[in-house]
Amino acid sequence: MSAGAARIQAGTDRSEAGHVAIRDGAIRLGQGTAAFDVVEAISLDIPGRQFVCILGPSGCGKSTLLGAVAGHLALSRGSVSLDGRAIAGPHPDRGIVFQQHTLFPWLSVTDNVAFGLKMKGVGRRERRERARALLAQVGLSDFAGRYPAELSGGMQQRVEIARALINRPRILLMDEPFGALDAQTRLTMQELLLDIWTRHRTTILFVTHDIDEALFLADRLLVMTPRPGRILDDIPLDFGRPRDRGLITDPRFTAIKQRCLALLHSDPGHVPLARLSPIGVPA
Ligand SMILES: Nc1ncnc2c1ncn2[C@@H]1O[C@H](COP(=O)(O)OP(=O)(O)OP(=O)(O)O)[C@@H](O)[C@H]1O
Repeated sequence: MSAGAARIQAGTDRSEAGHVAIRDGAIRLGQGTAAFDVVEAISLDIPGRQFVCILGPSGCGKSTLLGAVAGHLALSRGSVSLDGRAIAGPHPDRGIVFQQHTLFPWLSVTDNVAFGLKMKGVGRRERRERARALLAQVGLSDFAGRYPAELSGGMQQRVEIARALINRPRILLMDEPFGALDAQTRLTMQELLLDIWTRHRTTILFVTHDIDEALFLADRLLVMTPRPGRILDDIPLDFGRPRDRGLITDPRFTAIKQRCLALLHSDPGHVPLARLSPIGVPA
């Protein structure tokens, strides 16, 4: 076996890292007669470095599915693995960014970003150097000594991204990370995320309600059914990169957007129309 093949087999080759495999995954929540299936029959392969968005009606189990990949909850049937290893609990090789920040209010921006390294026993000097480098990448060098409460929502999310990346994760799990931001900040954050992803090239699994956001960001779009959530459609987004905002008027973009709207409208009772992006949504 070549050295490269051995590294891949050992899961240590970063260029091949971040492959998620789900086989016939189902998640059942609740107890006794109150138990219900949240997602079912999920079979997926997400190759390393792919940027995947998940779109689906409210309550269809998107966050729950992300939680299973994070290791926060177990599948009730099937299997989920990262680079061939079964996911059995949370691990720093899976970075998570939620809609609301989870920063420690008593720590400075630098110490929040460096926190994961401190937990790993990395020395103070290296922690601060790596935190500074990441803060520069997310455009927050001038805010390194500030505290979370002194930052805007967009800046807090930048810190969250830096904090997740400092552990050099194989995958970033992002649950509506820009959902609470105003429209302009959201667009800026999308561009920042693509820039960061180009540098770090982790796999990204990104939940959103915004079709435009999904189409602008992802290599691939998974559309889910209402609960119990299944994969209704798996759409490649071959728009090329780098992405440009002009993409929104590209006929291929519009065609896929129409397809997504039709899929989501196939069960009107479950479509969170108010939460879809208003840009170009047909009447
Ligand atoms: N810990 C829990 N216990 C019981 N029910 C739960 C739990 N977590 C989620 N649920 C329920 O599971 C279903 C799926 O929730 P989930 O948050 O995964 O959906 P979602 O697609 O992410 O929704 P949204 O788009 O509104 O955020 C919902 O009906 C929710 O109320």
